[in-house]
Amino acid sequence: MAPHGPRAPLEFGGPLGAAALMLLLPATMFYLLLVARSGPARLLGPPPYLPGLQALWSPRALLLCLAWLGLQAALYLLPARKVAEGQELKDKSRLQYPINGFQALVLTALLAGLGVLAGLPLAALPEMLLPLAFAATLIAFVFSLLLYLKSQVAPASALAPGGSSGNPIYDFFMGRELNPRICFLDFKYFCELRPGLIGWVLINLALLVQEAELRGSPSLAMWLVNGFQLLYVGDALWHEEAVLTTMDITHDGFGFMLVFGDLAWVPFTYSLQAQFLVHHPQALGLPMASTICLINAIGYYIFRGANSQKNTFRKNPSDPRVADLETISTATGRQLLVSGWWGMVRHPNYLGDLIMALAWSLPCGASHLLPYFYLLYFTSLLVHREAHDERQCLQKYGLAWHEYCRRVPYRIVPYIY
Ligand SMILES: NC(=O)C1=CN([C@@H]2O[C@H](COP(=O)(O)OP(=O)(O)OC[C@H]3O[C@@H](n4cnc5c(N)ncnc54)[C@H](OP(=O)(O)O)[C@@H]3O)[C@@H](O)[C@H]2O)C=CC1
Ligand SMILES: CC(C)CCC[C@@H](C)[C@H]1CC=C2C3=C(CC[C@@]21C)[C@@]1(C)CC[C@H](O)C(C)(C)[C@@H]1CC3
Repeated sequence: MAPHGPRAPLEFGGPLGAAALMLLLPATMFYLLLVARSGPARLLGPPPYLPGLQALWSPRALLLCLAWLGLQAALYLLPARKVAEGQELKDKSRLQYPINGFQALVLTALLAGLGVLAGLPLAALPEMLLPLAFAATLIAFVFSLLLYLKSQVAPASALAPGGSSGNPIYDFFMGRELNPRICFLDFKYFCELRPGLIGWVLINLALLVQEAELRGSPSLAMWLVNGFQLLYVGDALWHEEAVLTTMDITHDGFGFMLVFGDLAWVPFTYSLQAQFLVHHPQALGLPMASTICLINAIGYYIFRGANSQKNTFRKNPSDPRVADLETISTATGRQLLVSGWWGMVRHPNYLGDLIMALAWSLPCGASHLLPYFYLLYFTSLLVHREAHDERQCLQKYGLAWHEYCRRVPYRIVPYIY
């Protein structure tokens, strides 16, 4: 079992590290937004210029962000095709979650289409990225503060294992409450999948339209980036129920790190390749485009195969699709897969995700490092996540986890790592 309360080891260097990250993460996001639109687009140089407050603060952008959150919350509250139960909580209860994320994506696309037909200038959105990102950051700070205050009246059984150190800065950053919600609106589940992910593909689409207006038609590179990332977001929402078993939902508190990650970092930095392409057009031949599509397809095949295999197995180990796989028994009664995808490396889903990340950058060419930022950041995120998960699995499964590591020695990349 994971350690609780004050005994939980502090991550990210404790309160000082958390305070530094609270400044560094938004600063990095603004830096990337500025660099992407600058001529040289140098990832490792000084920022091209420092925007004044008038370039960042816009009441219209704030209203737009709030309206976006309101729209996504309304779509979340619409009748769902299914209501799923989450993992068992400390008090033995299970929370309920609507499964209507894909429906929200489709309805948002319809609304956006209607808006464009009615004269909504979608291509103007990219010009507002800086003030929108600023507004999303402000919302993230205020929302995290409200969540922190709410957690002060939450029962001890509702707290996450890692966010109750007693230090307010650290706890504000990590999040104290595991599943903060008001009635049926579960804030963490909602934020992780809806406003940020759907916002990301909407920003991508707006960049595609802007490129078409600038150059007559969208480039092949822009189509690929849009297509790949839409597939990724569509897949996440189609398999929405699977997010209920990820460690963000089952283990982590909902504090500034995740709030900012979900609401600001994902839409504004994950769309960096499309932003780059508007300002730095790339000629992409068909052979190269086909190779990149193949790389994305391989990554997706591994990512989806591994995630679905584990989810199917965790739901019902005797399901015919997984019943023949080899397993190790653990003292908890749960089993670990040691063949199939999970016999290749210990995190095959991360491997697939990383291969896709490479395919998202390749359409941007090899002249700049900036479009590869996502791949670099994502590699470090997954290495950190993998180490975190290994510690948890070792605590949970003890000797059986050692046996799994002996049988499957590589973590993410076969024969390399
Ligand atoms: N695009 C992005 O920014 C991000 C994407 N991701 C993606 O999200 C997805 C989910 O990732 P994440 O939640 O980190 O981790 P995983 O989905 O890999 O879940 C890890 C858990 O799986 C179970 N498990 C591990 N090994 C086995 C095994 N051999 N057999 C059966 N169960 C096993 C354990 O939980 P238990 O035994 O309790 O079931 C373990 O804690 C990944 O595809 C990842 O790439 C993640 C972070 C960011
Ligand atoms: C701001 C920090 C640097 C880091 C914040 C991390 C978050 C951005 C990510 C933590 C886990 C995530 C997941 C997804 C998106 C990014 C965050 C929120 C995910 C929803 C992407 C789509 C996938 O299919 C998924 C498996 C559903 C992902 C779940 C984890």
